[in-house]
Amino acid sequence: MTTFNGRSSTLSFSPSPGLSDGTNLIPTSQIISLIPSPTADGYTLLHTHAPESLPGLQKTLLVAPPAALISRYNLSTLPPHLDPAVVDISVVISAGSGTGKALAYWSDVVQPLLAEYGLHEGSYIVHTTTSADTIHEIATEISADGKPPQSVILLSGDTLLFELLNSLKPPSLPQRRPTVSLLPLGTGNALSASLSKSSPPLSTLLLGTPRTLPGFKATFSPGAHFVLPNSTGTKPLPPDNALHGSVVLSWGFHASLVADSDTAAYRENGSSRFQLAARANLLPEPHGYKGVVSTILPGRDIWGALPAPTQHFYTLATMVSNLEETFCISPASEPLASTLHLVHFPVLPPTEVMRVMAMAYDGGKHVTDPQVRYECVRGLRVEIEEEEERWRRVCVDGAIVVVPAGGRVEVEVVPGVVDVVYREG
Ligand SMILES: Nc1ncnc2c1ncn2[C@@H]1O[C@H](COP(=O)(O)OP(=O)(O)OP(=O)(O)O)[C@@H](O)[C@H]1O
Repeated sequence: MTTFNGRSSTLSFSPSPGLSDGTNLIPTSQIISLIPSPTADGYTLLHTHAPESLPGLQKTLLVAPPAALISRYNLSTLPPHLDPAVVDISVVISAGSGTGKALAYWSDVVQPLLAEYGLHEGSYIVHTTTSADTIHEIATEISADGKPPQSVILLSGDTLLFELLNSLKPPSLPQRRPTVSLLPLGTGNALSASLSKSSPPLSTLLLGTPRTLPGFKATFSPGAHFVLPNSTGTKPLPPDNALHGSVVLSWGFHASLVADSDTAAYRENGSSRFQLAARANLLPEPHGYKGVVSTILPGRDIWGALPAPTQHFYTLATMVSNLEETFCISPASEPLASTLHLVHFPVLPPTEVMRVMAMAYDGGKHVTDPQVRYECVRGLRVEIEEEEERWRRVCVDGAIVVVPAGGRVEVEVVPGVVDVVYREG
């Protein structure tokens, strides 16, 4: 007897005789899909286990599962974005993403999952990143003229997607946008955390459909440049000094802690690296970031500078609700909506900063705090008046750009350049 309530967080089942033993509970976050098996009324449930228990793809046979389970998860043939007769499929494994688990996740979970549906190597090309330039080479290849529609499965963090967005040649027609499936293996996984609240990423990969991924364009003053992780060097921006993002642009505390935490030592701590770097950034006292922050509000055409203060601490514009699974920076941001939200607060005592941050980890309650400015904006401009380079760092989707002294960055929402596979709740 199997019971399933789509709204509950677990599938509970007592397997039919001879199929398995004991009573099991499978959280819906671990369910991927159902494949009808050749026997009457029989289905194979594909699912995962919590990483700390059994690794890899799991299969459980079910007899006569409830209709609600079948209608939500049944999949007998692959969707067009995974059909090699319709699209060229590339798998990109960001070898060093997060805590370095992407390769094992591919071979233990994703590869066997695709094989269950008859998709084997040869039907797709696997690229494992070997340098910071790998994604640029892949992007150049898949956006070359005359190619069939392209489908890319990314096992990575947000930064690799950002690099893909900025390396693709603009498509001649909107319908030629590549389709991207996100399997989050990075540190924050903001985009995936914001899009997969109702459907876990593996289930979305199989059962979702492509939708336009909204984006923003950030235009920097000439002379702005990337700084590479671990302070290993710099890299120029594209000739037009513009970058495409889909997640976040920030200046101040958030950008500093993302930049400071991008070292091998911090990365060993997984997503805690942000909190550890946050604490370090509050000592000996929070820095008041000097500059002018201006916005254009929806329906308006003129820029307006934020009223006092002139020393800012947290200045962040985002298109997503969550920067991590539990860090809800913009509760009003809907999945795939073309909206930009500003989160801003002035320099505060360290205990106040920690209190505001804790509210963000508590479902996004910080936006109700009187010290926090939270609003939907059409555009954001930051003119930075800092001498020292470390206070001029801007975070764009995890990448760090240094703005020249006296320089600025301006952000606006633009049409998306890729589709992303998404599944409604
Ligand atoms: N073998 C490699 N050598 C050097 N750099 C690499 C290599 N593989 C990937 N990279 C680079 O490392 C970064 C990895 O980004 P990715 O988004 O996948 O993970 P992450 O940075 O851990 O995630 P997050 O963006 O959530 O922090 C990218 O800039 C990518 O180009």
